[in-house]
Amino acid sequence: MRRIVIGIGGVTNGGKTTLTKRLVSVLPNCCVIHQDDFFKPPDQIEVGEDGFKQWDVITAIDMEAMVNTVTAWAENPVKFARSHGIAPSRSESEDVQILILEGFLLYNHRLLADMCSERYCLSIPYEECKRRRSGRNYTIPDPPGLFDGHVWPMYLKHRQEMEESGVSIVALDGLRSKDEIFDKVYTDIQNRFLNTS
Ligand SMILES: Nc1ncnc2c1ncn2[C@@H]1O[C@H](COP(=O)(O)OP(=O)(O)OP(=O)(O)O)[C@@H](O)[C@H]1O
Ligand SMILES: NC(=O)c1ccc[n+]([C@@H]2O[C@H](CO)[C@@H](O)[C@H]2O)c1
Repeated sequence: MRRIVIGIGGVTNGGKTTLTKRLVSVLPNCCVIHQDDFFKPPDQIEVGEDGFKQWDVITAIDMEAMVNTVTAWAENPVKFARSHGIAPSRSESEDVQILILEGFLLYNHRLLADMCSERYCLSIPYEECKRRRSGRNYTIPDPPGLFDGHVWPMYLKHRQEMEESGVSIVALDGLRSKDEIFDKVYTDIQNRFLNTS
C-alpha cells in the first residue's frame, strides 16, 4: 500500500482550507488533519510582553498530539479512515492512501515537515492577508491590533526560519484564483503520485 502525505501550509488566510476541501473531494482514499484542531485551550496560551495571547507560535499547538495523530494514520490508514467516518473511495483500490496536512506552521516542525511527501506553501501579501483576516470569525476573535502586533510579525519570523532551514517547498501564489490554485496542485499530485501507467 502506498502512503502519500500532502502538506498544505502557508500564511493565515492564504487559502489553505479552501484548497484542502477541494482536494479531499476529488482525491481517492483521502483523510485530512487540520493543525488548528490541535490549538491548546486559551488558558494555556502565553501572554507576551506586547499584551497579546501568543497564538501564532508553535508552542500554542499540541504538536505531540498532532504527530501522534499523523502516526496513527501512517500505521493503518484504512482503520484511521474508517474510525473517522471516511468511506473508501469506490472504483479505487485501497492501494493508494492519501493524507492531507493543513496548517500555518507545518514546515517549522522538522518531524512533521519530514513526514510530507510534498510540501505546498501558499503566500499572499500583507494587505490582502490583513483584508481577508479582518473578515474572519475565529472561535477566539482577534483583539484590536493583533494582526499588526502579533500575527504578521510571527508569520515573517517563521517564514524566514523555514527558508533558513532549507526545507524544500512548492510555492503557491495565493492571489491566483481558487480554480487556478486547485488545478495546479491537483494536476501536480496526479502526475507525481497517481499516474501508474
Ligand atoms: N484564491 C483565493 N482568492 C481569493 N480569496 C480566497 C482564495 N482562497 C481563499 N480565499 C478566501 O480567503 C479567506 C481565507 O481562506 P481559507 O479559510 O481557505 O484560508 P486558510 O489559509 O485556511 O486560513 P486560516 O488557516 O488562517 O484560517 C476565505 O474568505 C476564502 O474564501
Ligand atoms: N482555532 C483557534 O482556536 C484559534 C484561536 C485563536 C487564533 N487562531 C488563529 O488561527 C490562525 C491559524 O489558522 C492563527 O493565525 C491564529 O491566530 C485560531
